[in-house]
Amino acid sequence: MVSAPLVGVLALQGDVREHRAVLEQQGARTVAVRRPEELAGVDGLVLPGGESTTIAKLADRWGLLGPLRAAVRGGLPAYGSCAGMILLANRLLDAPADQQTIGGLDVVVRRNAFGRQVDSFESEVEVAGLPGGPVHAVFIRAPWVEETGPGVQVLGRVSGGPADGRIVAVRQGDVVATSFHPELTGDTRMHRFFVDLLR
Ligand SMILES: NC(=O)CC[C@H](N)C(=O)O
Repeated sequence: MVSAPLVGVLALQGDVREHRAVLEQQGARTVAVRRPEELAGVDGLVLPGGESTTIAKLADRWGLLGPLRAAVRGGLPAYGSCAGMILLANRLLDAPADQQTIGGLDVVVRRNAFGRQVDSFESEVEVAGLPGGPVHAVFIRAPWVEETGPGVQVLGRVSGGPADGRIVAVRQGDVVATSFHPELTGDTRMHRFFVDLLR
């Protein structure tokens, strides 16, 4: 039982500060992860929203991709929002052929899936396991989950509009991902859910 779990937040690019602030509000301690050594001793890992191609390239250049893969495959709980979801996917669509991922989630994720007209939008998404009504979800050039493997639980789907029914929140064991950015809305339930997994 860890009352104040230590969460490593991958800090190469993206909305690192926002994730750290919400995690700390939930009673977690956080550490910015830019080097493999900084993964030592973390109880969980958060992969922020940002630009997944940039984050993956920087992670590769800094020698972090291998250690991140090993950590997630080895059972380190992880939560990814938006670009973070892309980084956790085992397979990508609409990505550069050489785009690498950390993997760990048995899903096919389509990048920038919602298309130009709805580049960014907001919607209410019911997320399984989060009490208190739907999450106000902010999508920014967001991916969606196109296919899920047998071990993957769908936690939430878009309801209504052109993307009706699209999967935007998933979980496989202790690996969780959302297409949207709860770190930007003041709704702390997604982070609470993740921090509770680590306790
Ligand atoms: N808000 C985001 O994280 C956008 C993700 C971005 N479109 C990507 O492919 O990485």
